[in-house]
Amino acid sequence: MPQIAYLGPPGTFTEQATRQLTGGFEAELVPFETVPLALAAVRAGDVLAAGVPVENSVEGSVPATLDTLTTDDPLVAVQEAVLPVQFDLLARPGLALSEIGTVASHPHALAQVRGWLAENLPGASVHAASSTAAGAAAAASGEFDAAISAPVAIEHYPSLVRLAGGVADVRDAVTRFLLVRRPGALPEPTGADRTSVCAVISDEVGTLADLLAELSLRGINLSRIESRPLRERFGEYRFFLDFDGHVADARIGDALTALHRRCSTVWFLGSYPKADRSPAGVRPSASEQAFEVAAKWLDDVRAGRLA
Ligand SMILES: O=C(O)C(=O)Cc1ccccc1
Repeated sequence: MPQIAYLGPPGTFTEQATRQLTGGFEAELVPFETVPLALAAVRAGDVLAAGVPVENSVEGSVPATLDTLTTDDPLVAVQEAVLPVQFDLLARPGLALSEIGTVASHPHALAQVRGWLAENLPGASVHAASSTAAGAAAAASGEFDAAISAPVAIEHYPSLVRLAGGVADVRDAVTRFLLVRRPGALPEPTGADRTSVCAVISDEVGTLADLLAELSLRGINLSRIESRPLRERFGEYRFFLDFDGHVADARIGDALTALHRRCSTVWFLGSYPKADRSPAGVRPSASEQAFEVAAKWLDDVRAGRLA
C-alpha cells in the first residue's frame, strides 16, 4: 500500500485534508513533525506523496511549504483540497477557562484566534507548536494548560476536555492543501485546473509587469501571486503564481515558454484539478482551436503554401 506523508501528529487539519486528497485510493498515512520533513521523505522516495498546507484565507501563505517546494529536487502538486477551518479549545481536565495560563498551537491557528484569546483568555501566554495536534499532545502531557486544536483532535487526546468549540475570529475561514509528489505523469486536464509556478525575475524596470502581461495577453486568470525573498541575495524575490488552466492547454504552454524566456529560473509546481471544480473561462482568441488554426497558418506561411 502506498505511504503518504502529512504534517502530524494525528489530529491535524492536514491529516483531514490528506485523507480527503487520497480518498480515491488505498494509502497508509504517515505523520511527520514538520512540512520540510514530510517533503524530504517524498524527495528521498521513502513515501509516494505528501499532503501539505499552502495557504489560509485569514493568515495567508504557509512559508515553510512554499520555501521547501523550491529548495532541492523538483516536486509537483497533483491534487488540491480546501477545508473549512475552525477550532476547539482543549484543556487539561479540572481547569476552568479563567484558570488557563498557557495555550499552545500552530502559529497559523493562533493567528486566527487572536481576538478570541484576547477576549476570553486575556491573561494566558501563547506558545507556538509544530502543529495544532502537537499543541494538543503537549497539553495532554501537562506541558501547557490548553491547546487550540482541530475538532478531530479530541478523538486522539481523550484525556483533554473541550472548553470551547467553533472558535474563530473570522467565520468561514478556509485552508488550501496540496498533494505533492516527485515529477511523473501529470494529472489529465479537466477544464477546471490550476497551474502553479515559481519564477525569479531580474531587478529591472517593468520585469514583473511584463511577466504578468504574458498571462493577461493570453486571457489567463491569475488566482494568486506571492513573493518570497531569494534568501541568498537581499532585495531579490521569487514570485509564486497560481493561474487557471493546465500545462497541456495551448495558452498555458505558450505562456510558460514565454516565462521561461523572460525569467532566470522557473519552477513548474504542477497542474491539478481545482478543488471547487469551477471551469476556466477561455476567450475565443485563446481557445485550443484558435492556437491550432494559428499554428497551422504559420506552418503554411513558412512552407510557402499560402495561396
Ligand atoms: O496544525 C495543523 O493542524 C495543520 O494542519 C496546519 C494548520 C494550522 C492552522 C490552520 C490550518 C492548518
